[in-house]
Formats: sequence, C-alpha cells, structure tokens
Amino acid sequence: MKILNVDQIRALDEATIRHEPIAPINLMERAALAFVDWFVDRFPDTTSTKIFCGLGNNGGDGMAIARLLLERNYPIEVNVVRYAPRESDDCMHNHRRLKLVTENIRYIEFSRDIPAIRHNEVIIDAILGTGLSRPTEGIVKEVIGAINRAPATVVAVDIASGLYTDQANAPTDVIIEPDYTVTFQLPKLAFVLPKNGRYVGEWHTVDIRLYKRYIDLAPTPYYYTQPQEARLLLRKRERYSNKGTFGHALLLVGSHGKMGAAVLSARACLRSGVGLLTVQVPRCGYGIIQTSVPEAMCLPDGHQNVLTGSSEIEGPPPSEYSSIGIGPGIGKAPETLAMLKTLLPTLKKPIVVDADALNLLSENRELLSKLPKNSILTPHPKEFERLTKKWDDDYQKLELLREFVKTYNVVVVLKGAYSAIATPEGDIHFNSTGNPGLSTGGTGDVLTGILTALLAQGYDPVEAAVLGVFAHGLAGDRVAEERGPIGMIASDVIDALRWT
Ligand SMILES: NC(=O)C1=CN([C@@H]2O[C@H](COP(=O)(O)OP(=O)(O)OC[C@H]3O[C@@H](n4cnc5c(N)ncnc54)[C@H](OP(=O)(O)O)[C@@H]3O)[C@@H](O)[C@H]2O)[C@@H](O)CC1
Ligand SMILES: Nc1ncnc2c1ncn2[C@@H]1O[C@H](COP(=O)(O)OP(=O)(O)O)[C@@H](O)[C@H]1O
Ligand SMILES: [K+]
Repeated sequence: MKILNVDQIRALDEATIRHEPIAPINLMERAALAFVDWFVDRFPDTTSTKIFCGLGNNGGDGMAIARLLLERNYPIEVNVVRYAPRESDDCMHNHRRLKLVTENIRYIEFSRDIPAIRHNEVIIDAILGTGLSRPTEGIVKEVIGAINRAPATVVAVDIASGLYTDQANAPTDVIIEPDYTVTFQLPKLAFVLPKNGRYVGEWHTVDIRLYKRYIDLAPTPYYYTQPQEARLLLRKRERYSNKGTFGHALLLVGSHGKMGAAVLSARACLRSGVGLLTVQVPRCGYGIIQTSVPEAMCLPDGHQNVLTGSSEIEGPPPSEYSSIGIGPGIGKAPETLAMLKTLLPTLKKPIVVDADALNLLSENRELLSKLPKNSILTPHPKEFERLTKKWDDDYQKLELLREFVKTYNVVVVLKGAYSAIATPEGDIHFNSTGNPGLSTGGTGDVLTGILTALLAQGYDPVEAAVLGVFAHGLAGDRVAEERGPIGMIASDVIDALRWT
C-alpha cells in the first residue's frame, strides 16, 4: 500500500472528484459516513461525546459527522473552534446542514468558552487535518491543551490536529494526543515514525473509494506492507523438491557467553524453510549447537571463545554457501574483525549483517564498500546511528537511510515499531506487524535467522526483507494474542512462525 504526501493527497481528492465524478461535498459526506461507521462500531453505547470542529475541510468532516451521529440519536455535543473569520466552502455547507438538525452548537473564541470535559467522555477531534500549514496557536492551541489534559478517550478525524502529515513538528508544537486516529483511505507518513507515537495512538484506515488509478500511478518512495502484499511474496514449496532446492545457509554467530544468540538465529533459520544449515561458532559453542539445534551442522571455529573463521573441520569456503548470516552474539574481538576483513572481499552473493558485525563495520568504515551488493543490514536505531550519525528528527533519519542504501548499494532494515526497509533505489517499506512484546533480547537474532533462510532459498533481497520482517512481526503478534506481550520471549517468536 502506498503512502502519499500532502500534495498528492490533495490531488487525489481532486482526481476522484473529476473522474467519478462526485461533488466535493458528497465526497466529504462519504468520508464522514466512513468515520461514523467505524465510530459507532467501536463506541456503540457511549453516554457522552463531544466533537470539536475547525473551519477547514477537517472541520467540515466534523460537522457532517456530528449531523450523522445526531441523526442516529447519538449523544453528542457540538463545539466549533472559531479561530478565523472564514470557513472553507464545504465546511460552511455542512455547518448550515448541521444547524438544521440542532440549535445546540457551542462556539469557542475565548478560553472561557472551552467546555469542561468529563471523565469517560469520548472526544472527536476535527479541528485541523492534513491542511495544517503552521504550528497551532491562540484558541486552537488552548482547546488542544484542554483536550489533552482531560481524562477522556480521544479519536482524531484523519490526523491529530497540529500534527504535520509528512514533515517534522517542532518539539514545542501543541498537538492532539489521541487514543485513536481514523484516517481516510491511506496511511500517512507521520503515523509510522516513532517520535509521533503519542500523536497518533492506535490508527485505522477507512475506505472512502478515492480514485484507484491515481493511487496506482502516483510516484512515492513510501510503502506500507499489507498482509495480502506480503503473502504474494511467499513462494510455494514445489512437490518435487529436495533439501538442495532450498539452499545451504551458513550462520557465523556466537561467542563465549553469547551462544544464545547463535541458537536463536539457527533455530529461526531452520523454521524459515532453509534446506541445509551450517552454524560456525567458537569451539566453546560446539556442544551447545549440536544438542540444542540437532538439525544444523556445526563447524567449530579454531578459537575457543570468539569467531576467527578458521576451523578444524574441513568445510566448503564461505563463498559456496547459498547465503550467509553474520553477527548475532559475535562480539567485537580483533580476531573477529580480521575474519570480517578477509571474508567480505571473497563474497559475491548478498549476505545478512546484524548486531556486532554492524558495529565492527561502523568502526571500520572502509569495510562498508566491501559488502556484497544487495546485502541486508539489520540495525536497530542505535546501530544505525553508529553507521551514520545522530539525527534531529525522524524525517532526517529517513533521509540518512536513503543516502546510506544508495551509497553502499545495500538493503537496510531499520528495526523498531514499523521497521523501515530501505531498498538500494531509496524506496522505504514500513512493516505493519509486530508489537512492543518484541522489545526483548534475542528477537533481532531471530530475524537474522529468518532473513538468512530466505536468501538461501533464492528470494530477492528486498523481497526477503519485506517478507521476513512481516513474518517475524506477525509471529510476535500471534504470541502477544495468546499470552500477552509482557511474557513474550524470542523462542516463542520462532515457535509462532507460520509460512502460509
Ligand atoms: N484528501 C481527501 O481525500 C479528503 C479529505 N477530507 C478532509 O479534508 C481535510 C483537509 O482539509 P483542508 O485542506 O481544508 O485542511 P484542514 O486541516 O481542515 O484546514 C486547513 C485550514 O486551516 C488553516 N490552518 C492551517 N494550519 C493552521 C493552524 N495551525 N491554525 C489555524 N489554522 C490553520 C488553513 O489556513 P491557510 O494555511 O490556508 O492559511 C486552512 O484554512 C482532511 O484532513 C480531511 O479531514 C475529506 O473531507 C474528504 C476526502
Ligand atoms: N515496539 C515494537 N513494535 C514492533 N516491533 C518491535 C518493537 N520493539 C522491537 N521490535 C522488533 O524486535 C526486534 C528487536 O531487535 P534487536 O533490537 O536487534 O534485539 P536483539 O538484538 O536483542 O535481538 C526487531 O525486529 C524490532 O523490529
Ligand atoms: K483532526
């Protein structure tokens, strides 16, 4: 699913109006109806609701929503924030229609006009939408402050008032902090950026049948992975297959005290469809791998405690494996750095690089250009900061991400809520699965195993990253559903992986 910018959203609105054709006021009615359907489903028996409307089209939506709810005998008090002398045409039209069904409209011009908000009330925020062009101030800012201070449930129409759709807010901006955002048709870039969490809440899209062809043709670097899109990437297992069909992966993982990372990545790799798996670990980990992951072959490293790349057992050279995953639990010993320096120039196929392998790359930046083309790097934000530099806001972070993938010709999975997968061309796919239960040690190691398995099976690296991150998050969601997010551990995520 595409994420469009504000100008494109406006153009999409106009294209829908022209193409269908539909009068703007009827499109607004459709949007209001879609919101109301969601709202009555979610809040079927609220005893007290207040709506706050602005004077632009978001306010127009709000006035239509108020009328539709009143027509359904919903208990709703209407407030209009009069921050300017004029309304938009469609807002004015809906204002008139609203007055036909109620005389009870409160106009807020001064602080004293702001109503008290009671406990257990539901507030609908329709003050400002995607047309926000400057920070909130004056009476708008005061109303937002009052709503945020109130012990009520807040639902934003389209986007929280005061939040920019696709540019950074200043830290001092006053913005609605909703529990829910119900947005029209397409997710907004602001929703998937970590710093905006409290200005978005739980968000939902409602379909208002905007012109599909415009969306299909609109150029954008931003995508949001929907379940049906991820599912399309999944390959069927051929009837006449054998284990050779699905590749032979090599994991270079673990060190003394961090063998858990090796076990987790190995088990996840096996649970993700790889044909054969070899795990190279320091000698101290040999028994651990052989007993806890009997399905894998184990290459004990020549070194007792850290990886050096040498082994007493003869094996094929790393370049002959279908894919390689490197990093979980390896530490940053000089011997391991030396291994990386020798290894990278010998490789041609894309590899997966995680954890301390990434930290070694940040400390030895000349190695970045030695990475095989289209390799997948999986930093969490701290690791990405080490690879690049500190960013001021999430939008600058996305720019750094785009710059990085283009410079080094790699795929980066920037992990977190809505993990961002950046392709070498500079497109960014935000993942839609996962939950805070995944914020626990070892879940990143699981992801490395998954991605290494997908590469071994011949998936294109971008597809592997999009599909693997989606499946990892979905497994986490299954665990959260069954046992709640708090008790989740990385092993549960492996057990919950389903490739269907
Ligand atoms: N796109 C779609 O598909 C559909 C969209 N729909 C709806 O339209 C909404 C977008 O409408 P919109 O463009 O009228 O924007 P909105 O935010 O209501 O108001 C902008 C007005 O406020 C002003 N203003 C700006 N910042 C301000 C501030 N800080 N403090 C005070 N004022 C401020 C600004 O002034 P100006 O910048 O012109 O000076 C302008 O007058 C969208 O969110 C959705 O709800 C649906 O109805 C149908 C389908
Ligand atoms: N709040 C969250 N919502 C969704 N996914 C999350 C959240 N927190 C963490 N994750 C996921 O959990 C994994 C954590 O990886 P990482 O930070 O490398 O942990 P570790 O190194 O301990 O294995 C990533 O895939 C990340 O996207
Ligand atoms: K709003």
